[in-house]
Amino acid sequence: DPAAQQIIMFKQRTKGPIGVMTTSAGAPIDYVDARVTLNRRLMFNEYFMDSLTHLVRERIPERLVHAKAAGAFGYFEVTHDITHICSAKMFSAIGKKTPVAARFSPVVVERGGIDTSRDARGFAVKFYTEDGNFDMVGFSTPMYVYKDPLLFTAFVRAQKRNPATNLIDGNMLWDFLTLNPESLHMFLLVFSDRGIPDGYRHMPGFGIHTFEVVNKHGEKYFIRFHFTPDAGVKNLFSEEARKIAAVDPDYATRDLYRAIGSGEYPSWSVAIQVLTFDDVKTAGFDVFDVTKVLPLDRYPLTPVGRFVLNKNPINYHAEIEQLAFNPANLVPGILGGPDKVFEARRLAYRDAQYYRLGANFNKIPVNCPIQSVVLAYNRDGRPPEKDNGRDSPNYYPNSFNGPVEYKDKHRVELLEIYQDPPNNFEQSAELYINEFSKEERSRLVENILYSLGPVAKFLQERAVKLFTLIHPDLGYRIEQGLAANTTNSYYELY
Ligand code: HEM
Repeated sequence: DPAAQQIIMFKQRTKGPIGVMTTSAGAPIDYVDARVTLNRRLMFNEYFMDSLTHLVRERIPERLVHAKAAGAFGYFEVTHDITHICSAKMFSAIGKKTPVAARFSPVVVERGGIDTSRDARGFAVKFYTEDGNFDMVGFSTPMYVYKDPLLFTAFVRAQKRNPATNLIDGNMLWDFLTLNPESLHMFLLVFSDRGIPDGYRHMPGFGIHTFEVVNKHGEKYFIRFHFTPDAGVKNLFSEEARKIAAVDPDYATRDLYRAIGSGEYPSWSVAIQVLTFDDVKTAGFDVFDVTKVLPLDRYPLTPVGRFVLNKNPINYHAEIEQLAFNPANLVPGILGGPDKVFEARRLAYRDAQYYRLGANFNKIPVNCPIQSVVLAYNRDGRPPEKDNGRDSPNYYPNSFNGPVEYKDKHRVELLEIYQDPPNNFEQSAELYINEFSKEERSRLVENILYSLGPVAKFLQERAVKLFTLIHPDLGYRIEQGLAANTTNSYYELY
């Protein structure tokens, strides 16, 4: 078991000690002598000074959301030609491989929390392309919570701890959900069987936003990314998940590490839904609305490639904790999403990473483009600065052979769109009636009741009204369940 045996395998791999231990400044440590601390000055004990002062500085801020995660490395391989849709170099030829880093993470779970919690999951992939990094920062659900980016702070706080009690508080969550009913579309999935993936290897991923892309002639297309696990989608029922949580809160992290370490490389088939400009105009609904899905019968999947994870991190903190995803990391050919949530995300991640990792977060090795050369005019700041641009000019334009501009042959502007207030109840009803089986609908109701049971009556009433609007059967069953009051969950949000 590579996860349980990692340190033993390290010993087996190395013939003996890998060297003499030193201080951070490289001075060799006479440990036997350093251990004589009584009646000697600790100030002069460099081992003590170096290790103690480093230890208290070891923590960096955990991510505000998506704090707990597992990650790995691998490649994306093109299996089908989509150059007529998108000119990004990573799609340029069948068989072409692009290195990737991936990070999977529940949304609200704190860093030491439980992997089998009911929650959506982040599905973030960094493609190290020849034109710089392209980050697809998606979810395990094909839709998102709201389309008004102003709701981000409320959404996060409502699910985090109550400021007075320091407890997770169902009243706050249900207040948010019922004040912002568009969130119920995604939350129907979260409360359904799909709310607790059975490890990350069996979890699908979605880019959610409808990305604007261009082909080499400068023609626009609009695509949504889908990643489908080749090992099949598998989820856990609530009971199973709770049992696992009691014995192994790191279940999904362990499973991913173990699988990759044993050579069972997880893989996903990558496909896109494709819309033309005309499709966008004639869709009859806002195809850029992240709270909605694009119906698969109208916009079927076009296969693109395969995404394989075949390498565990060597050092979690260096390679996964410090991974910095940003939806604004786009490459020629992929213009991004024209919607407001995407626009907000362009600021949010950068800002979070300045705070979390510092001004030079893109110079942390795992964030460096590895297939292209960086010739930015930025200089200095807190380390790591790498070579800091060496002796080349640090301003642009200049007359001294600094890096020159790139000429985009088919410059295309990101579309500017006008968005209506969200309205996804039709899709929520569709999900409830047509996508969930009879048994799944019953489990959905049970899971909702488990979370909604202990909250304030007025919030329950608001929820029943909204569930009734989605579908009378759903509203009725929730109402009846609440009246029977058979459920109680004070410890978990959902
Ligand atoms: C379609 C909508 C969204 C999706 C799919 C999404 C997905 C994700 C994922 C996967 C991560 C974890 C990245 C990692 O592994 O490091 C993340 C982190 C984060 N998200 Fe989002 N998110 C969405 C919307 C938003 C919005 C609207 C905002 C703010 C306006 C936001 C702000 C953040 C922040 C601040 C982080 C932490 C970044 C860090 O500390 O490095 N997200 N999101």
